Amino acid sequence: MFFFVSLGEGILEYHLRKQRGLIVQRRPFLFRSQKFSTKQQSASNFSVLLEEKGNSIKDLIVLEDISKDYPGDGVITKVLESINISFEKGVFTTIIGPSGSGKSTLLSLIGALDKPTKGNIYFEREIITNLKNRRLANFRFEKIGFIFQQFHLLPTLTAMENVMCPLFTRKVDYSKKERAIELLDEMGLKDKVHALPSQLSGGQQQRVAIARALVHRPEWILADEPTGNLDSESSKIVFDLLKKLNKENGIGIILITHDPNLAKQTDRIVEIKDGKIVSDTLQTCKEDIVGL
Ligand SMILES: Nc1ncnc2c1ncn2[C@@H]1O[C@H](COP(=O)(O)OP(=O)(O)OP(=O)(O)O)[C@@H](O)[C@H]1O
Repeated sequence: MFFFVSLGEGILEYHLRKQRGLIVQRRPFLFRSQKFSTKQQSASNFSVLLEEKGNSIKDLIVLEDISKDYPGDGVITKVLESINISFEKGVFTTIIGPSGSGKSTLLSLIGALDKPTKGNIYFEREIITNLKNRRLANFRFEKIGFIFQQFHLLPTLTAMENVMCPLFTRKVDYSKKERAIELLDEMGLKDKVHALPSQLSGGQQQRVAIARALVHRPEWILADEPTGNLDSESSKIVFDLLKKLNKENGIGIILITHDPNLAKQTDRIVEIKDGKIVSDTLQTCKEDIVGL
């Protein structure tokens, strides 16, 4: 009985999300790493599909044969090697792996904070790898909200001003102040709008950082260990907020965590070791629901 109720809810939720345009792709993860047997294949596969399918693959981030090296003291450190993977909007993905395995490096490439040594990154069909700095900044502003382990709030600004920060130099067609207050309210911080970061707990500061990440209405959130500095209660609040954003607003989330219990609660777990993807597990299969 429980099974059928859950199934019914799942289908209903799927159709609701589809109606709202939150699910756009029938077959997710077309470009997962195991689909490609050679580097050449991966590169040509995506280019061909891009031409064939056009808009229908617009909600993907695709990493095609990505490598990242860091030069230093005459030695080159190979951090990522031949990564082929895609991420779909609306899916909550966690990246796990040992310290130093390349998780943050991968996230910084996805978010165009850094450039790969080799390979292409398609962000919703646009190759971002070669974009110039100004275009990259605009692209990040349009598409991505970042959250980090350190909250990076400006200490002399109030919670509201911190949230408004990304909008200071931008023209938007809504009230920046109202948007910031609305988001702080959503984060359960209505009474902290005028508080300075030093007057907030770690969990509250991270919620301000989440509100700041959302203020420009991004379609993707990239989060690098956002709960790493928090106690278990604050960690749960922050994680639940991210889950809600994913479920209700269809925001694609890619989150790095060392916490297996958090990873287990997400749609997909990608594991990295020594700069390579060693496993890629889909935990909730939306595709199965579609196939019914
Ligand atoms: N700017 C840099 N210059 C040189 N080496 C770097 C640089 N950034 C990262 N590295 C190296 O790349 C490797 C991967 O680092 P990265 O931060 O991506 O790992 P991680 O999996 O996120 O680790 P952690 O879980 O500890 O945060 C490490 O060996 C690190 O020292």
